[in-house]
Amino acid sequence: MNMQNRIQQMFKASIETKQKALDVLPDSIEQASILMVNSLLNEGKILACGNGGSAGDSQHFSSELLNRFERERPSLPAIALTTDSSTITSIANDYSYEEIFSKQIRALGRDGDVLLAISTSGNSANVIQAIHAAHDRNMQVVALTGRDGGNIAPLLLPDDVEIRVPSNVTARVQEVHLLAIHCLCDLIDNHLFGCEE
Ligand SMILES: O=C(CO)[C@@H](O)[C@H](O)[C@H](O)[C@H](O)COP(=O)(O)O
Ligand SMILES: [Zn+2]
Repeated sequence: MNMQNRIQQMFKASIETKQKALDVLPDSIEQASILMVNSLLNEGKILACGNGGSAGDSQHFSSELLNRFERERPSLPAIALTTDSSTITSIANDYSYEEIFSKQIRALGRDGDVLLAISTSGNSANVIQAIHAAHDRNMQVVALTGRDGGNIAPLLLPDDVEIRVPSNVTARVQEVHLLAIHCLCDLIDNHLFGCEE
């Protein structure tokens, strides 16, 4: 297969995954946005975590809240737990890689905060530990997952929200995660700062 064909195939696969996601995700994205808005209205904040591309997604989300998304508005409180290399390397070195997010959540998480937990497989051990820590802190969880939800899906409580992308391909799942993150930012801004077309 030549390179042009490969590119066309990837675009088509991404479009197909987004089309399938459109059939199944809008309700859970709306629920997740309501949960986040309620937290923000009650002085809560959103902590975000994930590995690799999902670490980037965590930072993408937190920067859109802390700085701006598509309009001028006050900064909103969010922290990506993926950025402090001194904290992350020392936790991984002294304890375990599994605890790099959970230890930060035990320090920073408060009752009423929200954890945005991102894992395409639903199986990353450090994201699973993060969810346990969030529950211990009385935080609600929004989980962005894929495949069959992995080991994360059965961990979630009734008040949590799973946004599970219907694909088994990590890259395709990530592409929809980013779209879901932009939907969440749009819905949060619309709810807090008024409707924009
Ligand atoms: O971006 C990619 C692949 O597209 C990778 O960096 C990927 O995020 C990493 O392999 C992650 O460690 C995968 O973790 P997870 O999504 O299964 O939790
Ligand atoms: Zn990637």
